[in-house]
Amino acid sequence: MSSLLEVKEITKRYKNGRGVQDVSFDVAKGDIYGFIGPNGAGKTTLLKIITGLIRPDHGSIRLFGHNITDRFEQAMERVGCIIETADAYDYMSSYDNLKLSARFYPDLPKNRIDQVLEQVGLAPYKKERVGGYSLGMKQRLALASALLSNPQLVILDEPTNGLDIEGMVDVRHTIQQLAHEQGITFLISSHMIHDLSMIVNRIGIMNHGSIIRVGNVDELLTGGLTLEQYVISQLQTSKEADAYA
Ligand SMILES: Nc1ncnc2c1ncn2[C@@H]1O[C@H](COP(=O)(O)OP(=O)(O)OP(=O)(O)O)[C@@H](O)[C@H]1O
Repeated sequence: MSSLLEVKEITKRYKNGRGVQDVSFDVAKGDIYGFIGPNGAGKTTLLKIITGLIRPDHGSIRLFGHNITDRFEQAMERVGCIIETADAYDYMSSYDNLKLSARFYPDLPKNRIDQVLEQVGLAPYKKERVGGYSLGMKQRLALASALLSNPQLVILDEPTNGLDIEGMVDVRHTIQQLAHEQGITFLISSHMIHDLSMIVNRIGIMNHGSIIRVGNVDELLTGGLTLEQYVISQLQTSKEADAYA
């Protein structure tokens, strides 16, 4: 399987000494890759580096074979992401919110907004004001915005954070459908292991700025462990489980 994303030896140290150290992993076409770790492990920092929002001190990122340092536009061409995006405008409909986002992509086909609304299950509500949406629906609207440019890889930072159970199921279901029916590859960060464990096929576990384990879920889970039990055992083994929330 070919890698859509290659993260190689990434290090970024903030002035306060925190950050990420020597992180390497890759995401293959067709993966729903779970990037798991407690609060403060370095997940957001790494996703920002992958999408060019922060420059690393060391290491390289390749997306679709293009190094983001010297071929940023080509590298990001087929990537959609939700990382600390601004909220949608509550007083507007989801359709009109997406029309605003679509201004960044002048070549989109006319029916693209309707297509993405259909893909995330918001088509029946497209004329309703976003202010009346549940948090899960708002998250699916953010996902619709990330899908506008027809990406092959979608990167999501904590997509179910703050959602109630119904909202989580909703977002999870949408991600699974997009992966299986549209062939979209996902890289999803979360500290909610149980939630992620339902959908991922590969994981990278981060703690205190470092990757402590990567692999296929099927191969990692031996001896009847659930993914949640496995991750917790790995965090304990790395003797840094204290910070886990
Ligand atoms: N701009 C910054 N300046 C200094 N330190 C930072 C900055 N951003 C993050 N950090 C620190 O770097 C470490 C990694 O943070 P990061 O936000 O990447 O973790 P995370 O795994 O995404 O956690 P969370 O789930 O809480 O968002 C933390 O110790 C955090 O306090």
